[in-house]
Amino acid sequence: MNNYQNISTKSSKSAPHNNMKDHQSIFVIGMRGTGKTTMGRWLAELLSWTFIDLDEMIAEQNKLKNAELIRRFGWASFRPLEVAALKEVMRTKPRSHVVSCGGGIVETEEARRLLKEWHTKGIVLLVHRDMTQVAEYLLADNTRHKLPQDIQEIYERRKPWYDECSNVSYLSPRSHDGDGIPQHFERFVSDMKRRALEDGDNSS
Ligand SMILES: Nc1ncnc2c1ncn2[C@@H]1O[C@H](COP(=O)(O)OP(=O)(O)OP(=O)(O)O)[C@@H](O)[C@H]1O
Ligand SMILES: O=C(O)C1=C[C@@H](O)[C@@H](O)[C@H](O)C1
Repeated sequence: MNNYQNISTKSSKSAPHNNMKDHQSIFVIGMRGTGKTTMGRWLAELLSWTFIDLDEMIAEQNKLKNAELIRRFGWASFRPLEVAALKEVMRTKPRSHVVSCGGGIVETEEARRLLKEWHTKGIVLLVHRDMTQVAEYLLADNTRHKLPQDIQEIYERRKPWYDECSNVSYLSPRSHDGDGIPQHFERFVSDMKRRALEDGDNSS
């Protein structure tokens, strides 16, 4: 799916909102820097669910920052840790959690399979933002380790995976003013909740 709308449910896939009323956890995916953590926290707050950051979970489990993990042991060692963390969260926290995944989660076939399988239960939300802005943000950020390729090239390669692994997408507007949750995002979440109730009513 190439054209993102502000609020988009991917019509070709099974009704993703079906189980939202059963509080099935929501997985948030998207490129590094698109706003997964920001939107994930907002979503958790609006739903009164618990937010989890998969990158932070991996760092805590391994008692090393991910940048250091990757520097010492390489990307090939990091990717299986991501899949293991994803599996663990799907098993142990299947309800009432919003889980922000690392940008590279879709790099691994097993993770893609798990995310696609989740569509039968609930929502995998793709957060999308203008890539020029994202690239500017990432270039200016010296706190995180660099990705091994040009950001645009990585995005082009991952784009089909992000699409196939998600069943709902959110295009984050250019900027958000103020400290609170923007109205645009609140509307998006209300719409998801409304559809969940409608889908639930229709399927019962
Ligand atoms: N729509 C937006 N407009 C402008 N800035 C934004 C927008 N969404 C997020 N940001 C900013 O972009 C930066 C990255 O956001 P965030 O950390 O939520 O992204 P992320 O996808 O979780 O990144 P990572 O994958 O590295 O953890 C933050 O400084 C955030 O405030
Ligand atoms: O885009 C990526 O490949 C990554 C994104 C981060 O969230 C981390 O998970 C790690 O740095 C890999």
